[in-house]
Amino acid sequence: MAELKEISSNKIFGGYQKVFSHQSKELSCSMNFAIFLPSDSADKKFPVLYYLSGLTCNELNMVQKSGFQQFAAKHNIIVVCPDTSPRNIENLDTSDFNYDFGYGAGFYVDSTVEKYKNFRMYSYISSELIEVVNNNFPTLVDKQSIFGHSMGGHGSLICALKNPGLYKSVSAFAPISNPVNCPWGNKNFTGYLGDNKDEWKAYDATELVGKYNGPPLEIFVDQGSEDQFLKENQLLPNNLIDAAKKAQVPIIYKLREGYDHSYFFIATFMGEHIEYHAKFLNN
Ligand SMILES: N[C@@H](CCC(=O)N[C@@H](CSC=O)C(=O)NCC(=O)O)C(=O)O
Repeated sequence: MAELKEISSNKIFGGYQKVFSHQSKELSCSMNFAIFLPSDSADKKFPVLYYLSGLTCNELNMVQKSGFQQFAAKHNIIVVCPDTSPRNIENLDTSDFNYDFGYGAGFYVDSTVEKYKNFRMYSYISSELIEVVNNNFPTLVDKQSIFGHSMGGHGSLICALKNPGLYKSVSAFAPISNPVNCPWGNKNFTGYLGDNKDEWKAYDATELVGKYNGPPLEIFVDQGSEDQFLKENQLLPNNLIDAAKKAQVPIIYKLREGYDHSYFFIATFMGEHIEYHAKFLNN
């Protein structure tokens, strides 16, 4: 098991907000993740909530902007915030990289394109990181859930839909709900997966929800009505809602009047999301 290196540790709301680095096998590079531990007690175990961030983010956006720690402390939940892509890959031509492709934009897929072979964020999140966290922290191994924002909302939805039973609950802030049909998804899926659009569907929540076959799973989506990316048709929540209804997968959709795509929106509803996950994790 790869060694963890502690980068920082700060006491907050009676718990500890820490950042660690480790050498990832999936991504073949050093990765940072942030982890909130509700207590430093050695004899208690806690459920784990994974949070996936959006384009341009690293492990710190959620930690510094959302105010999640007070709610995680209240409900005794460990929260893990990984980085959003591999970083600093040696000899990689990054001339195509932009804010919405490449570093900070792994899109939570396993690339099938040789050039981007390090970009295996799907396997990193849904397998390797869980093992690293369970092997190093006081977790209840069968009690984990996942949520995220925008690109990370897409990531959380596909991780839950592709791994029935692995997560107890899933929620998303302004997720990219149907990447196969939006500009961000087209750009990233072409880049990481190539031109065969049939292969893209394996990473699209709207496609996957119709195929979901597992323990009952409810999807909770939060969306601001003044979100610029909603207006630019990057998010397409109605496609997910329609597909979920058709597949009889329950979906809660909350359209929040006046909110945009930013962490001001996320911070406003963070308490509601953690309380939602706590219902599933603390029973
Ligand atoms: N103008 C922004 C565009 C990128 C952006 O809005 N990123 C969002 C996620 S969008 C979808 O995944 C974000 O979370 N940004 C980080 C933040 O702290 O707000 C830009 O170029 O940064």
